[in-house]
Amino acid sequence: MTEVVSGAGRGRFDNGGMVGEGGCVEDRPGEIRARRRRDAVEWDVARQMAFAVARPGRVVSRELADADGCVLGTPLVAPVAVPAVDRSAMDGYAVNGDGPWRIVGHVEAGAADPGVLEDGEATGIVTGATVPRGATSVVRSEDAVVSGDHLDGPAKAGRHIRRTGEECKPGDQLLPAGILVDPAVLGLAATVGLNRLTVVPKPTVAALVTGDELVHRGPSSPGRIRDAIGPMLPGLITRAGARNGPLAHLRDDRDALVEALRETQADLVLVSGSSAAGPADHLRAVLSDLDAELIVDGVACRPGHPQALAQLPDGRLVLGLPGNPHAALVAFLTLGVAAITRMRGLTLPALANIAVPGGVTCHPTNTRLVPIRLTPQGAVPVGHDGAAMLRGPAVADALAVVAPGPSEAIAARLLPIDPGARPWIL
Ligand SMILES: Nc1nc2c(c(=O)[nH]1)N[C@H]1C(S)=C(S)[C@@H](COP(=O)(O)OP(=O)(O)OC[C@H]3O[C@@H](n4cnc5c(N)ncnc54)[C@H](O)[C@@H]3O)O[C@H]1N2
Ligand code: MOO
Repeated sequence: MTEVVSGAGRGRFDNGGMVGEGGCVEDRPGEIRARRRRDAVEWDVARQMAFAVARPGRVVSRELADADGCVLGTPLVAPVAVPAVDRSAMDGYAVNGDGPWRIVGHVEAGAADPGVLEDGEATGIVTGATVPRGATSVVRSEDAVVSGDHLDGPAKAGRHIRRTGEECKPGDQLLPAGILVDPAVLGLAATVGLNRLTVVPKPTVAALVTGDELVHRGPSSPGRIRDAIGPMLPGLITRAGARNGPLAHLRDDRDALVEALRETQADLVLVSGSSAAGPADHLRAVLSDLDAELIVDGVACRPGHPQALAQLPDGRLVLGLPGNPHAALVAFLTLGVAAITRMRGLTLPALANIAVPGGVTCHPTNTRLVPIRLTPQGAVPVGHDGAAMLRGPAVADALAVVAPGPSEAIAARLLPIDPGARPWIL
């Protein structure tokens, strides 16, 4: 794991891009601040920094129905034995001893006390029903030869009986803390009789989509760009394991962004389209207005270079997504998913390696994120991968994380396009 040194690479942030290293600038009349332009951090380091700065939510008790997708905050310990009693694993006959036997009754699924079987006796039984005391095995109905009240068939001691405590005993730890609660975990919790789980709740992620030029219905036209980021975010947020907070559209206005960031209650606030150095790109100035601490100021990757992550004084995180839609997706999958992963109480997964049989040209200094399809031969680029294009990502399985280098990469790591996908192990 890349070490992230607390404080290193952080600092108060001003409207970058207009002055050089270590310069001073007047942002607003009478407001002079020292500023240092920082280098973009390496892609892997940026991801680790986003993970490191985020904080897991406080554990809460949740009804099972509300716990799917949360993370266990404490180990899951069985309060009872499972099975609670000896149960039949088959429909057929519970028998005592070797055959033949005399059939003396029938045990229904819900029978609380199935009674006692004496040597040489059998009783009809259904799968899951409690076996009578004294039963030594169960003969499956398809193996049973019945004549009147006489039964014959193969019997082997213990056969087709699920013994008390076979799955777990009281006090057994079934799962450690930190496990994702999925449907199987919910079923297991119910099996051992729990109604609630102690979990780290899902973080809430809100979004502010900025841009005077944006329209939200119909096509782009001269002077108008159809918002392609707003429609992506709710699905990305839920797939990343977070809850959707409000999504608002803002004009390119510094004061409006300050106000919106002050008011938006969420663990993480995404701000799109304000990340670069143009006259309408207010994010960094706004972060300064709000006394935010800059955590990541640009990432050495293509696309997604101007992405930024900051922390407001009250602990909320703000992620600046570049306006180019593919770059915004890359930024969410890089810094956003890393921060959300930590907030959820999970560890940041290592990314699988894969061959790139056709080779991909490396960027000399930046990590490239290239939309690819997974094939039996390895990762195959899908094309249409410009920073403003979503045509490539829309058909891709993953982004190939291509390390900087002088020539062609023949291997890369895989960042799933669907942040809810478990990382592949190849
Ligand atoms: N002088 C510089 N210019 C730019 C730099 C830079 O470093 N110096 N970086 C470039 C890169 S890389 C990117 S990415 C963009 C990031 O721009 P912003 O985050 O400030 O966003 P805008 O300038 O508002 O928009 C850029 C581009 O994307 C379109 N856009 C914005 N929001 C949306 C949306 N919701 N849906 C669809 N398209 C959107 C916008 O209309 C612009 O065409 O800056 C480069 N420039
Ligand atoms: O890197 Mo920008 O983020 O090219 O689109």
